[in-house]
Amino acid sequence: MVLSAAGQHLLRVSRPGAWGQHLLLRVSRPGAWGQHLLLRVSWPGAWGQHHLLRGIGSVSTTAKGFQEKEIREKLQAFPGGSIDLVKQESGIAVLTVNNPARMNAFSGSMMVELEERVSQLEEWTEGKGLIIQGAAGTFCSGSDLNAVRAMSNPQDGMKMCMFMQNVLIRLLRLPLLSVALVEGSALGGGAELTTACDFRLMVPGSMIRFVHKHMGLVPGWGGAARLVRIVGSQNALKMLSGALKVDPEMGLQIGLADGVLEGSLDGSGANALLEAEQWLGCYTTGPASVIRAIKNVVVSGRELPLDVALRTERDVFGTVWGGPANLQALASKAKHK
Ligand SMILES: CCC(=O)SCCNC(=O)CCNC(=O)[C@H](O)C(C)(C)COP(=O)(O)OP(=O)(O)OC[C@H]1O[C@@H](n2cnc3c(N)ncnc32)[C@H](O)[C@@H]1OP(=O)(O)O
Repeated sequence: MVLSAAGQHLLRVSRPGAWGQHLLLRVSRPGAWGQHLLLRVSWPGAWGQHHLLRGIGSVSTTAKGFQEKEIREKLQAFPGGSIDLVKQESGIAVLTVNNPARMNAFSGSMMVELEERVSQLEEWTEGKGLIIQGAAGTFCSGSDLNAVRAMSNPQDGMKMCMFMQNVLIRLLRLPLLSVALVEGSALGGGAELTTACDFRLMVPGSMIRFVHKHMGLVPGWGGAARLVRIVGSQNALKMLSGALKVDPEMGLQIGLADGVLEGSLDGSGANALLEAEQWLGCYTTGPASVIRAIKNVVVSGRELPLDVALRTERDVFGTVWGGPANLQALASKAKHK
């Protein structure tokens, strides 16, 4: 066992097996929240050919273990809105944050529904892409302030934070290419949600804004950690400390936005969704097995130490080498001019 500088106990256990996989146990004891004990189990490669990357999913005792029922019950006490999922024949699913009366703010029940939709997407083996949008022409205004007020004690706040961190990291690690389609505003937790997607597309007039500072907060759904990785620490620091309004132009400039769409012609959002589907279609063309493998090697490259990422890449490679798409390409003597 190794005690890290941050006071975390790191335990590395070698597991004998074909690929010499490792079981990494991280036990952290966050100071101010001493009553919580987080357990993270990473076991890349231990999931067989179809679930390789699930192994690096963060599993905390609060969000997925014995306290999950308690958290879910607590969140369900704040109902309203819905999270709607449509899985399409094209292999691209559309997830809609639907609470327009509150600018698509996340009620407690919507947080629980988001977890259920992520579970459904984890089981969707034919999927290649995912678009996340808000209903009625705006993305999401973060957590529902009515729920926030009612849960403003530290214990409840911490539970919600752990629940959402866990859901959003599972969302980001899905073997699907994911896009946040930002119309209107993505504020607070809504801005954090955009960082749990691989790509962000913005329409003219839209903005992504981490308003946490103005609420006396910092991001807690994992948004800061992901933002630093997307735009770098300098830009992240400016965005968080200035609660900057990031419009499409600035989004492109700092690498937060991956594209700017023309946007909705009639305010229904239909045109923007069509454009986003076309944009994503350029990357999801091809067999699901290959697209999903691409996402998996990128996630492992981003999140795992190099030696483990290389091993995971080898395992993922093994799932496509000699597979139908590979054999078909060889037979067709494909040229790449
Ligand atoms: C994880 C940490 C967090 O996410 S903390 C939450 C961060 N978000 C916020 O503070 C958003 C606060 N809301 C706003 O700034 C504005 O409402 C925005 C979204 C810019 C929209 O402004 P505007 O177009 O003028 O509409 P409005 O203010 O009249 O809002 C329409 C109705 O929606 C509601 N609403 C909006 N956001 C939330 C929210 N986060 N939670 C609960 N309700 C929200 C407004 O209260 C308003 O409701 P009502 O029509 O007055 O009943």
